[in-house]
Amino acid sequence: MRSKVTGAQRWVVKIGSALLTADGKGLDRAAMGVWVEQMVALHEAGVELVLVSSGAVAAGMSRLGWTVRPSAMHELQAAAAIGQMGLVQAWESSFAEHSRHTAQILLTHDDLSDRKRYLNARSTLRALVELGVIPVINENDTVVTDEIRFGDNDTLAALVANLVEADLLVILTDRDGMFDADPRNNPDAKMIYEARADDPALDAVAGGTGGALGRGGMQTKLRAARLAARSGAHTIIVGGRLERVLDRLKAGERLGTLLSPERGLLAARKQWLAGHLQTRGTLVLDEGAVAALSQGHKSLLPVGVKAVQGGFRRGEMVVCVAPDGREVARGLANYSAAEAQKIIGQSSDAIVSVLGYMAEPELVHRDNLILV
Ligand SMILES: Nc1ncnc2c1ncn2[C@@H]1O[C@H](COP(=O)(O)OP(=O)(O)O)[C@@H](O)[C@H]1O
Ligand SMILES: N[C@@H](CCC(=O)OP(=O)(O)O)C(=O)O
Repeated sequence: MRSKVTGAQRWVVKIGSALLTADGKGLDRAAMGVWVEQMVALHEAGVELVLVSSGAVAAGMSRLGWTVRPSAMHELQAAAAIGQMGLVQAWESSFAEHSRHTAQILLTHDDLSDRKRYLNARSTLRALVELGVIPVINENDTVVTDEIRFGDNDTLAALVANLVEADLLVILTDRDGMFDADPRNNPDAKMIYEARADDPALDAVAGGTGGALGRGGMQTKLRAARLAARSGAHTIIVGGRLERVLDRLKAGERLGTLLSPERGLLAARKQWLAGHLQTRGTLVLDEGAVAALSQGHKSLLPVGVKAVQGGFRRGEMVVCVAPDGREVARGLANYSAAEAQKIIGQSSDAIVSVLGYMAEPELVHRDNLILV
């Protein structure tokens, strides 16, 4: 019996392209219908649901009669624009058979990394969930550019789990769960039923640097579980083709791989930081500052910083690294890179005389700092 699953009140369910499109052959409406029935049953049992659905590119390709995935960005984006229509139509009509409304939400990285947009997306999603509507989320493929793509919907689903403070992220995939080696190359591979998301042993299992483990499909799922864990969510990686998979999970059956968070819910602001993927610069700390942050959970003062790299502005995200380059934290800088350059190595009392004003005595306040 898995009490963390059976007791979860808010689920984010992510369904990947391969599952949704019957391995690329158009949308698998029959499979979608069966998942919808189960999601409706969950909904009736009081579970709040958010669906993250891939499949726009694959569905668009199938509508256009393309058999080979294009590599040109504009063709991919065109396929996604065409396919997204069919995708949401299929979800909408399937949920409508059970008198449930759906809502389409297309997100880009900027929507989740900009504080204002993040808060907006959060309150809209919350409003939809409270109205009993099932949000259907995908990446806004037609407008994103290379640098800001989530790249895969596992990451997007994890950031959505942070956004709505979900208890559970369910990643439906084409394998029964995460195995201790890629099952395609290792027929004896055994499934992992439970693990802590932060267990470093999982890195090797999910691909690591070996390169022998195929598409690395589990790597993005493991990363997603770790991101989701930061806001306290459990993640299940499980076979989407297993019969009545969602019903059985809700009933407490030990299916798939359950990855648990190492600690409880972080403050909402810190969740936002955790999901804030784009950083604008780097601060190189001295050993004393590394210890103050890592062990003392203190703020970062200018005196403990040895070097400033990048061109960040006040309020932007920076990476804090140890003298050997190891990342120790990320956080929002209280000063721009140019200002930081002038005040590093000095006591906070000197800030006014150096800059002519003082915003804050800390370079990064501990409330805006997330340890890595
Ligand atoms: N340790 C592992 N356990 C299970 N599957 C693995 C593992 N390492 C790599 N994989 C591969 O990951 C694939 C799933 O990822 P992916 O193709 O990205 O799916 P999706 O479209 O559902 O996101 C599996 O088909 C499997 O071959
Ligand atoms: N946003 C894209 C999906 C991105 C993607 O590859 O996702 P996935 O199949 O879940 O790894 C689409 O709808 O086609």
